[in-house]
Amino acid sequence: MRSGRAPQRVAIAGLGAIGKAIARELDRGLDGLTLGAVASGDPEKHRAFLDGLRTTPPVVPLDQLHAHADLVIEAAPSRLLRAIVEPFVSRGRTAIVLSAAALLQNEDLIDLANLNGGQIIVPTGALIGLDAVTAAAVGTIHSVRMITRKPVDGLRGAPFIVDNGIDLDGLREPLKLFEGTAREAGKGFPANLNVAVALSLAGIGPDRTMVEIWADPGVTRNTHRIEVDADSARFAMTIENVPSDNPRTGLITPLSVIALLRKQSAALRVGT
Ligand SMILES: NC(=O)C1=CN([C@@H]2O[C@H](COP(=O)(O)OP(=O)(O)OC[C@H]3O[C@@H](n4cnc5c(N)ncnc54)[C@H](O)[C@@H]3O)[C@@H](O)[C@H]2O)C=CC1
Ligand SMILES: O=C([O-])CC(=O)C(=O)O
Repeated sequence: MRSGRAPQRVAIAGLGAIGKAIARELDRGLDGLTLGAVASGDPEKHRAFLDGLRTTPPVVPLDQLHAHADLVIEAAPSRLLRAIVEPFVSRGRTAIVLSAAALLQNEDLIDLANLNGGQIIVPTGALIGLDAVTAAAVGTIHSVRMITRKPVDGLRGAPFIVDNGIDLDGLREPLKLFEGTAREAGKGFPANLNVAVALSLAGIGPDRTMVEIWADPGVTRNTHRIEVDADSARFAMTIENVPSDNPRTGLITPLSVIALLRKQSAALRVGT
């Protein structure tokens, strides 16, 4: 650990594809950080995983995490966002939020963090280029567009698909499911399009960031392309995410959080 710094205690809410990978890394040892506690929807299901860690963390209900940690990582179903984030930011602490789409229904949490000296961090997660987007947003961004292509398994169960009775079985050609704003994409695909909302929060907001979503039987990876036109630069970038155990979630997502945690105490920070 860097000299003179007390270790930060980290809590993880949700032990799914993202939470487990981060818990493993914290247990192996991340400079200046300890795993203070975890919360799980089904602690018994995760008993073997938790017992396999070098140091088994306390498993506590969501509303007790704040007693064990300075910082919480929200990696749970999006409906739990408020219950996880509020106890931390209201105490002037930090919440790292993966369910970014749910922030749009809970924007007052940002005001609460502001009022109490807390912070909500939305990591780059499964996306790419948020460093360049935040830099461009210091100047003037004219437009931001994102095109997402996912295998059918990465989209199943999304409210937009269920509500519109869209049948994805037997799809042979790419099908454009949705075209609209990031705000609408977040509502229609809350567990599949957090990246669109993260992009919008980095740039020109959820009502001006435009999104296309395709179900594509020709791809095996969750693929996101962003196109940005600004007064400082024009850029386009594509990321092809290998799905994790959860087909909706790219393997890179927890790595993005681990990289962010490493930056917290690093003597050298690279990137915006
Ligand atoms: N920002 C980004 O780039 C990305 C965000 N996500 C989002 O991150 C969140 C987590 O994703 P995954 O780990 O893939 O989901 P997952 O479904 O694999 O894991 C969620 C976990 O939360 C647990 N859980 C349920 N109720 C709980 C409760 N009351 N207390 C504590 N835990 C509870 C479940 O048991 C499950 O293990 C989701 O909202 C997902 O949409 C996913 C991928 C990328
Ligand atoms: O946006 C999300 O929540 C997840 C995603 O697309 C990916 O993992 O590629």
